[in-house]
Amino acid sequence: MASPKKKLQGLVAATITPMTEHGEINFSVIGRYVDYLVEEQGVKNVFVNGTTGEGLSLSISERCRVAEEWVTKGRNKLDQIVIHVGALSLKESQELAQHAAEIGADGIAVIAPFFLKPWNKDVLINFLKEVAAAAPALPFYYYHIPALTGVKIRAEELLDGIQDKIPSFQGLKFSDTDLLDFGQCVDQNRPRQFAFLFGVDEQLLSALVMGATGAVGSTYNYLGKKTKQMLEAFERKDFSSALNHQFCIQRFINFVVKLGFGVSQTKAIMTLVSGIPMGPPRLPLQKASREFTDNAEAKLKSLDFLSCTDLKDGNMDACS
Ligand SMILES: CC(=O)N[C@@H]([C@@H](O)[C@H](O)[C@H](O)CO)[C@@H](O)CC(=O)C(=O)O
Repeated sequence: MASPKKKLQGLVAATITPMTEHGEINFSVIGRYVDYLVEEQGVKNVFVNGTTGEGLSLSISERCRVAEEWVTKGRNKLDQIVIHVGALSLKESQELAQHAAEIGADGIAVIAPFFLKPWNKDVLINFLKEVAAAAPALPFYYYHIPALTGVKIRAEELLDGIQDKIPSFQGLKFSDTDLLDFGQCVDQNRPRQFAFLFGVDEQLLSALVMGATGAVGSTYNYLGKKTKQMLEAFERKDFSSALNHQFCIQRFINFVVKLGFGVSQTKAIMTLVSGIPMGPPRLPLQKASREFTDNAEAKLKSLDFLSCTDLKDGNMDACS
């Protein structure tokens, strides 16, 4: 059975894949990105090549190179680097899993294949099992994101007996708003010490109450410090402060969701806040508009998430 250095917990940034204006991956800024997460946001775990990282829009060799860069630049700085290796082709997924093991990643995660879909739990488990077997020493996480994969098999159902089939199974990344399903995953697996990583940032506090052991999300790239305050308040049972923090985070997310929020907008916000050029997304996504970035900036400032002194040279690239 895979034994992680330690359980994956706390905040995990779903990393962005920086790109040049010409749509090539901008590997040169990943070192700076690692330092920013650790030093400015206090986030020491990353989830690479997932939704936010446009993993499914990258070629296999690009995904390998991005994973390598994170592992190299994150060495002795980050606690855990989990690589998302899900793909439509089992062979490609296995190749990515093997590669993650070879480069010394700390874990792998896999979404359900979403074109020719598994139609029940057993079929999905069979697919995941074959991927996990390609890197048996690496902790394995199932990435549940039904709104994007269209695979609606309940996580609770999937987890039932999963370790008998996948001995390296270590946890669940749950990117869905069904707190009944999430709560039952926790409740029915209490003795098993799985990591329960919640993936809907605006609802994290509710998931903490349900037993989430950590969270993977896009906003922890730039709201990591703020979200940590909520985690700390929750930890010391100061629920009123925790709720205030969650409401404050919700005010921002609610605002950007109404403007239209996704990976493109995450890239623009992160460029603005960190000063690291994240570039445009890859097609079929479209670059966030200047109007979006201006509005997001004003909202960040009004919520005290960003002061003028935080704006570093080059941040305005996000607005061009
Ligand atoms: C659909 C989506 O992108 N969800 C985000 C959230 O962090 C999301 O951006 C946030 O909750 C705001 O809605 C993450 O769950 C995605 C994620 O972890 C990933 O990039 O793999």
